[in-house]
Amino acid sequence: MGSGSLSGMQGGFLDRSFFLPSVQGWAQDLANTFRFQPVAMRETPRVRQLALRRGSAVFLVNERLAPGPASTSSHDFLYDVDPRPALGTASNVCFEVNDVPGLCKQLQSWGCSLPVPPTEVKDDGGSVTYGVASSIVGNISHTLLDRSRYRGPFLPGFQPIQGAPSATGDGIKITHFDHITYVCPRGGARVALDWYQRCFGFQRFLLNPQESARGALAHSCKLVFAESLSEDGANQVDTFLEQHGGAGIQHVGLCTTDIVATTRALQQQGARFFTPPATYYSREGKAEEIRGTGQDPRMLAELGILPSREYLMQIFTHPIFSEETFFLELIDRRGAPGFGEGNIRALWKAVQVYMDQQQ
Ligand SMILES: O=C(O)C(=O)Cc1ccc(O)cc1
Repeated sequence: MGSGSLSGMQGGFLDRSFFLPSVQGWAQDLANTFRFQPVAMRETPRVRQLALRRGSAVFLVNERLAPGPASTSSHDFLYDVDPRPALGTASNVCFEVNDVPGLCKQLQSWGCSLPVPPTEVKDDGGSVTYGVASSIVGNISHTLLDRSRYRGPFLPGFQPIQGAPSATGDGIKITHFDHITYVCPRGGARVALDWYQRCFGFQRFLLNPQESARGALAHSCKLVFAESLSEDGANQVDTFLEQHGGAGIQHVGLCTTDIVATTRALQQQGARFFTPPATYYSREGKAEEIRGTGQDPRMLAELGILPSREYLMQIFTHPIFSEETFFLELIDRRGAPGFGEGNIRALWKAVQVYMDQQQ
């Protein structure tokens, strides 16, 4: 079985995040399968950008409609750089900040590359300022955005989408982004952690729940850095590096207030999840442990939800692009601040079983 190493951080100013994968069809999946609501769109002869929202979680999906010359195409996508991927990737995380020019200047003085310098965009609703900085991890970039002077529904340059179906009453309870997990090359997580601490003021938190500052993590999106430690067996981390062609964003944890109802509803829409072998739930003491957290072991086993001793529950979707790269997670914290160490081991086992079946 594979094993992994994780480190985490918490951002003080990080308020909302979005990602910009560039694969056609994914917007439909997000809307139809995961029930994110299309809220705003921007279309030019060459690109389409679609914003989809559920709770406070917003994804921005970039699609290239026509090939453009490389020299001018980098400005086609508003609020982002074009990673020009040959594959499915989620490559940008947006941080809302107060002082875009100040932060950009600071980042540059530390040697960070800034593909888009501070830029103002306006429409009838007001104006926003943004810049884009390259991360030191893989193909990741960060849009730094100040929308405090903007009153419109999304961002300047985007048209609101009217008459989107209501997201209430469908059983899906997703509130916000809980965390974003990066895959780093072996030995690279420590360097990445230091970089985010220095450049963006993220604070380290420990994954062991006994040691973490309880309550301090509430509602701020965390970054998790994963690297593989073992050579043996298929695991999501090594597979990601191989199929993504290097480090990048591996998954995003969507916070849910009811993981059982949400998993069931998403399964009915066709979402596919990794489920651990049935023996995981029938192991000695496991059922008792689950009951001790107030859950029904049979229900969790039926859906494939991973419970942890810390009350936390998680479930991971299959990768959503054709490559085994980016995927989503549902996480129901019930007040638990950390991550389920045992869950990750169970997940790696489930992935290995799945990959063995694929061969
Ligand atoms: O538990 C989580 O949500 C994590 O973010 C940890 C993690 C890291 C790498 C994986 O392949 C799966 C899970």
